[in-house]
Amino acid sequence: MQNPEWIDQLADSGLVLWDGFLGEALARQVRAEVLALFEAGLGRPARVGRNSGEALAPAVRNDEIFWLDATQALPAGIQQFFDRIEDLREQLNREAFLGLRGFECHAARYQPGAFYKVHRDAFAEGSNRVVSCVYFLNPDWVSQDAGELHVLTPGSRRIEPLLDRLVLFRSADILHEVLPTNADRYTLTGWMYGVDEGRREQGGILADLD
Ligand SMILES: O=C(O)CCC(=O)C(=O)O
Ligand SMILES: [Fe+2]
Repeated sequence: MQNPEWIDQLADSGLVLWDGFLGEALARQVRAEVLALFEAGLGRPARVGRNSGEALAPAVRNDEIFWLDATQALPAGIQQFFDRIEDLREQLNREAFLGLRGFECHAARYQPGAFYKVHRDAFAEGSNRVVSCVYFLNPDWVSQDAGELHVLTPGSRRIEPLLDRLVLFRSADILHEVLPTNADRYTLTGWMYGVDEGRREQGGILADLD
């Protein structure tokens, strides 16, 4: 069977830009649900690092996040987002043998002045994040609002955080940053993860491309 186009793109360039991922009506519903989480005061300053190495680092990132627990009841629109991502994860496992075991996801709010400095979401060795998924929720974005997702590798590219746009990229390969925003900027950001031992042992297209 032919790989769907997006899987080929992820393999070839490391990044897929997918506009109209859920359709406008559902995207607006997801946005309203995410705004409600932050309006309810559930956002917490984002941290960097994992486990015992985790710390606040406002010079690196100063957004607020709320982790979404897929084992609990989620708002209906956000649940549909999770269901669609789950479809993609199953397709990747079927077509590209990535052995992706799950998906972790948080909502994020970048208020004016917020940013996230240049980073990778994973390191090739010892990391379990394989595919990063960023879903943008900003219907009225204009260029003065800034806050683009700036991808530095393989080529420099600024991605506007427009409503219903999904960006998928290989977590260990793509160097990126969130440029300072001038307006409230909302996203769902998540990671498909594999085994803790590191993806090089897993085989599949990502390992083949190194
Ligand atoms: O919001 C974005 O555009 C990307 C966020 C990001 O890079 C991250 O949370 O790791
Ligand atoms: Fe990132």
